[in-house]
Amino acid sequence: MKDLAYLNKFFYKYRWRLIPGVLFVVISNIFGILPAQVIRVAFDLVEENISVYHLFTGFNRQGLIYDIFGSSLLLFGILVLLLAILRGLFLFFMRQTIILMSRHIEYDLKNEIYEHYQALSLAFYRRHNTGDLMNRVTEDVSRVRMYLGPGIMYTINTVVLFVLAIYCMLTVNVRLAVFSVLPLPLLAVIIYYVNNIINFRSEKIQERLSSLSSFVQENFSGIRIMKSYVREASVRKKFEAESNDYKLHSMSLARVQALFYPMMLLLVGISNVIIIYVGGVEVMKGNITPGNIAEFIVYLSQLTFPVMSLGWVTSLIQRAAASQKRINQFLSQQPEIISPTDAPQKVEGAIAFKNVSFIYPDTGIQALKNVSFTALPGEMVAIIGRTGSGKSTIANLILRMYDTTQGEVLVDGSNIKSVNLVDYRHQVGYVPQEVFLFSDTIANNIAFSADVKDMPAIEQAARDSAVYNNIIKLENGFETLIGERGITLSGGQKQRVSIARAIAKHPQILIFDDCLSAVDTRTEEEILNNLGRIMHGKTNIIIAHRISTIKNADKILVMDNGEIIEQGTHTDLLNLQGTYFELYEKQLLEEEEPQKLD
Ligand SMILES: Nc1ncnc2c1ncn2[C@@H]1O[C@H](COP(=O)(O)OP(=O)(O)OP(=O)(O)O)[C@@H](O)[C@H]1O
Repeated sequence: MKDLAYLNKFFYKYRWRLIPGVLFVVISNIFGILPAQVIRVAFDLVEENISVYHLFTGFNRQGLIYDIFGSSLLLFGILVLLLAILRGLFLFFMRQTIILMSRHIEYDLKNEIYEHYQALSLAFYRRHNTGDLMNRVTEDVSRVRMYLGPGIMYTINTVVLFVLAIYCMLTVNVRLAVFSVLPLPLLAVIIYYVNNIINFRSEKIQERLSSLSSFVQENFSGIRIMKSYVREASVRKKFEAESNDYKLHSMSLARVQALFYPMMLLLVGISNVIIIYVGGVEVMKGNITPGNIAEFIVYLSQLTFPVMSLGWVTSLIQRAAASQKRINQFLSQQPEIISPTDAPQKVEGAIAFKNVSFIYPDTGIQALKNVSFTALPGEMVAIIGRTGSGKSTIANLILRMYDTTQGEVLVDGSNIKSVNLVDYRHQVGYVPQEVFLFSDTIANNIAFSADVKDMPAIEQAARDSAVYNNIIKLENGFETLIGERGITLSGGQKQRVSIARAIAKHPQILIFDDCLSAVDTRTEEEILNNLGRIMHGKTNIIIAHRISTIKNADKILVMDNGEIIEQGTHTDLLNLQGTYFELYEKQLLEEEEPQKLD
C-alpha cells in the first residue's frame, strides 16, 4: 500500500476535482436512501387505506377514498422517480469529477514515465526487454488508474452508503438491522476470493494472448523466409497449439464467471428471505410496520452492489499497488548519462580518445583496450577492422551513449562528461550500422532532427546522399510513406535516406558506421565527394570494411580485438606491410577475380 502513496501528489494537484467528487458521492447516496423511506410511508399508507376502504363498504364515500388513495400513491410514485433522477444526476457529477480526475492522473503518470524512459541511457534498454517497458506505460498505468478512479470512487461510495443505510436501519429496528446485514460480509469475502481467481486466470489469458500475438507478428514479419522455406503447414500447427492454449485458459475463466453470478444472487436472495422472515416476526410483535420490511428490502438492494464492489475494489487496490511498485522501482532508476550543464555550448568538433578502455556494463565484454587517437575539424578519420573489433563501440563513446571504463574522451579539449550533452548531440550526425527509419514519409524521416520541415534543405540532403533521383521517381516523391504501411525501400536506398537524415542537420561531427556497405562503389564515390564539400572544415569519422571507401582519409585506424594495431594514411599503412596491407591485397584480389571471369 505504501507504494500507492506516490500518487498522493496527484490527489493534491487535482483536489478541486476530488473534493467536489466526494461531495457528490454523499449527495447521490442521500438520494439513494430517501426512496426507501418514501416507499415505507407509501406501504403503510396502502395498508391503512385498505382498512379504511373496507370500513366504508356500502357507503358512497368509498369511491372518494379510492380516488384519494390512488392520487396519493401516484404522488409517492412521482417522488420516488424524482429522487431517482436526482440521484442519477449526482452520480453523473460524481463520475465526471472522480473518473475524469483518474484520467488526468493517468495522462500525467504516462508522461512522467515516458519522460523518464527517454532520460535513461542505452545500458538500461539493454537490461530490459521492450515488452516489459511497454507494459509499464500501458498495463501498469491502467491498473493504477483503476485504483485512482473506480477504486477510490466505489470505496467512498460504499463507506458513505453503509453509514447512511446502517444508521437508518438501526433507528428502525436493531434486531432486523443486524439480521439483514449478516450475509453481507460473507458476500464481500466470497467476491474477494472469486475475484482473485478471476484476475489470476485473466492474467494467464493475457499472457497467452501476448504470446499468440508475438507469434503471429513474428511470422508475418518473417513471411518471406517462411514461404521460401515452405514452412506454412508447420507454422499453422504451432499456431493451432498456441490458439488452443488460449482457448483452454479462456474456458477455465468462463467456468468461474459462470459460478460467480448465481452465487451472488443466491446470497442476496438469502438476505431478502431473512429480512422478510425476521421482519414478519417483528411486525407480528408490533415492533415495526410492514412498510419497514419494504424499506429494508430497498436498503438491502442499495447495499448489495457496494458490498460486492468492496471485494472487487480490495483486489483491484492490491493489483494497483503491485503495479505502482514496479513503476516506482523504475522511476527511481537514475540515468547513468546526464548532462552536467544546461549552459549553451558551441562545439567545434575536435575529438580525442586518451587511453580509452571500455567494458560493456551488462555483459562484461571488453570492447576497447587502451585506445588513443584524435580527429580534428577538417579531418576524415577512418576506422577499419574485423567484425567485433570495437569500431561501433568507438562511435557509441563519441556519442556518449556510454561513459568510458578507463581513460577519457575529449571534445574540444574538455572531458566529454563536462560538455552540455544536448548541444553536443545536436552537433553530431550519426548514421548507424543498422538502418532505422520511422513509418512516416521520406521527407519527415530526413527532417527528423529539425523542428520545422525545410523542404529545400531536405532535398539538398537527399541530393548529397545520392538518393534524390530515386525519391522523385516514386509516385508521391518525398511524401511517400515508408515502413509498415508504406513502400519498401531497397537496402541501399534506406542507407542513403539514413545518411540524408544525418547530413540534413549540418552537423559539426559526422559519424558513418559502416553505412555504405549496401551502396555500389560508384554511388559511394559520389557520396564521399559530396561529403568532402559539405563537411569541409568539420570532423568526419567513417567506419568501413572496404578499403575503397576510406583510402582517401586523412587518418586510418586499423582495429583488432579492441585495440588500434596500425594507424596512418593509406600510403603509410601500405608501406608498413602489416594487417592493412594484407587486407588491401585480399580486397584487390576479390575485385580482380570477377574481371578475370568476364
Ligand atoms: N551493447 C552491447 N552490449 C554488450 N556487448 C556489446 C554491445 N555492443 C557490442 N558488444 C560487444 O563488443 C564487442 C565490439 O563490438 P562492436 O560492435 O564495437 O564491433 P564492430 O567492430 O563494430 O563490429 P562490426 O564490424 O561487426 O560492426 C563485440 O564483442 C560485441 O559482442
